Amino acid sequence: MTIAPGLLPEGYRDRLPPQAEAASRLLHRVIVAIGRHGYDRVTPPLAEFEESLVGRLKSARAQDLLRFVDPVSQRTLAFRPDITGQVGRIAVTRMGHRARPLRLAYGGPVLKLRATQLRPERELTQAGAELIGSDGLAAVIECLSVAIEALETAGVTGITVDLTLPDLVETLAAGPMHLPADRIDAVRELLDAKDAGGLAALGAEAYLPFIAAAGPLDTALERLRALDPAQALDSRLAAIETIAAAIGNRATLTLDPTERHGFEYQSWIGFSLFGEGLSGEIGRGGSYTILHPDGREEAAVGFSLYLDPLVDAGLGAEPRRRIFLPLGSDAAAGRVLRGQGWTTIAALVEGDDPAALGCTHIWNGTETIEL
Ligand SMILES: N[C@@H](Cc1c[nH]c[nH+]1)C(=O)O
Repeated sequence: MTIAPGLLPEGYRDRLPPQAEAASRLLHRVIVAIGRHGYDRVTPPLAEFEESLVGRLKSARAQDLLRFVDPVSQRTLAFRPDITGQVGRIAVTRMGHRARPLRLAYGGPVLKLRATQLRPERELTQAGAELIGSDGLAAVIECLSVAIEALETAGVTGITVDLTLPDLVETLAAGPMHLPADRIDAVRELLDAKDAGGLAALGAEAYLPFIAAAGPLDTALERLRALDPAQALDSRLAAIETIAAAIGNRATLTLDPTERHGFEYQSWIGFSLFGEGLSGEIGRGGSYTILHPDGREEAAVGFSLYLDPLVDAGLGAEPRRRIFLPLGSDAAAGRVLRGQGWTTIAALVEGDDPAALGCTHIWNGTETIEL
């Protein structure tokens, strides 16, 4: 079967002007904003050995990767679905000797094996920060603040942070709400799907009230505190209050204690980021553990921003100042204009039409004339 001209595989797309430029502008702005907090940039490759992509973070899974056999090394390589794992690899190998906490920033495309209903794209632009060496409260607050600041720099307003407790079930199952080890995964999935019937069928209805506790932060905390077994979560809830106080009114905070979707490796705390008028999640992060080659574990916290919804919403676009240089215009005048921030469009033949070429101005040899 022949492929129609211009057709791309499902989940892939071209960015055209002016969005392609807006996308690179936003990526740059966000990484600069992150870098101002001391996060130094690293650029891992787009693909690497499959086993190193899955080996560094707990619970990253090979079947979620877009894989291929490399004819050169004869090994299975995979495209990165997420840059965090690669940064973890760098942090415990080539930068393993660096002082902790180690602050690293990154940005670039990632490829997902499968699209989701919410995100039909399989290629996404991710930009983020990882703080390696601590997953304590101060580190979490720093990461959240940097994420919010980076989003603000990109023009996002009305930011919402949805906090979650990714290891809630493990914590409760090991304490006041005992569950046999082989049921933990099933209960987690049912909670994630907010499937009350399924939980009851598994004899785990005691977990049900945790679903209902989700909501605006104050209400959610109040509801959680009213649940008896939640005493096992006391220190977590106190930590969440400290985070809320630190973020203040820079973002709206909500808490969904049982939400796990997309938090494959995060440990005690996770968060999703949303922005007014933007579709779906625009970022995600939390605490996690990196495995060293010698089996040692190291705590970390970080976040990744997903910039495509921002570009789709028109952020990062700048008004064009394009000036037409008629045939015979002085080359030096063009250089001066570009130095002043103009985009110049030089005529190639007599009769080139400035308006059709998207010009807003024309150079008459001495000054700029608005079209
Ligand atoms: N990379 C994760 C978010 C994250 C960064 N650091 C820790 N968690 C994601 O995109 O879901």
